[in-house]
Amino acid sequence: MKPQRQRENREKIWLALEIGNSRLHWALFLGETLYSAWDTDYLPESVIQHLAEYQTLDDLLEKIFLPSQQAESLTKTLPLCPLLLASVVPSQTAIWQTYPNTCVITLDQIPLTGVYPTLGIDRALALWGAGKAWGFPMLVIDAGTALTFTAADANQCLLGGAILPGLGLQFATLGQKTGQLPLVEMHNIASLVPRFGLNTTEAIQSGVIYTLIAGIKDFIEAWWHLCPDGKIAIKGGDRTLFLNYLQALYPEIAARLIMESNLIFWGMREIVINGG
Ligand SMILES: Nc1ncnc2c1ncn2[C@@H]1O[C@H](COP(=O)(O)OP(=O)(O)O)[C@@H](O)[C@H]1O
Ligand SMILES: CC(C)(COP(=O)(O)O)[C@@H](O)C(=O)NCCC(=O)O
Ligand SMILES: [K+]
Repeated sequence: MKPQRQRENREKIWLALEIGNSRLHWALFLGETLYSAWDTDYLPESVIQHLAEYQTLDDLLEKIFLPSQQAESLTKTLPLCPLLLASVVPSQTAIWQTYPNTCVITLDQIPLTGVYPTLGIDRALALWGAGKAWGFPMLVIDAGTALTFTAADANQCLLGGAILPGLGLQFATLGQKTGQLPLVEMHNIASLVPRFGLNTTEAIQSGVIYTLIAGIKDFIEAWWHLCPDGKIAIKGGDRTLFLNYLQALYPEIAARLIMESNLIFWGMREIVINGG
């Protein structure tokens, strides 16, 4: 415990928060080192409004649900821990700005060129983080609430991308917008579902999953056509499921994918450390 304490005294402690459309993604940094990363649900506004009152980082972390055993050695540190925020949910951005030490990341802080003004900050940061870690050209696939593809060329210039409803959203839409289709749960789809379903649930699972995988494969092939040595990184809550399916159906594609849940935090770290 002691070396950890000494280290934390030397290095600046800061929190990174990415607000997605389903949940919050957190990272605790000691200087340049990502100490811990975790996900939580959205927090009640009343909790957020009182976060600044906590005197120790432990108290604060308890409120934002960092699994307590990991935070054991981080007691009695600075009040008002800096919070670096990247959000694609404007109503949530507004609530989190009530915490006094919040710094909101904006597109102009990311040195990618060729971006358009409404590009999602999560897409830009993940692309920047991935490119800085593994090199450009880079394609990032984000298997989140939405499924997104975002690419940059060797000159770190945005090539563009695509946005479609993600896995959970596709099941939810069918369940909510039809008269007699059930809401299909996400469990039981980790291993290959039958291609030709013999009941309604199997038919929905097959339709959604196999067309999503076919779409991902098609975008990847188009990407390699454009940039034969282009790298691909995949992130987001459904990344493991998609990777498992790709491994089973198209192992040569799966073998070239970099799976990394923390791409956005690598992007944020670049901005904190190098100003981009
Ligand atoms: N505990 C969880 N809560 C919510 N979504 C989850 C969870 N675990 C896996 N997922 C999957 O993650 C997807 C959302 O991805 P995520 O990257 O968390 O979204 P976002 O960044 O858009 O908030 C959902 O489609 C869901 O299938
Ligand atoms: C496409 C997104 C909704 C993805 O959000 P997520 O699924 O990760 O919560 C988000 O990046 C966004 O709101 N983008 C703005 C539009 C654009 O990127 O062109
Ligand atoms: K995201």
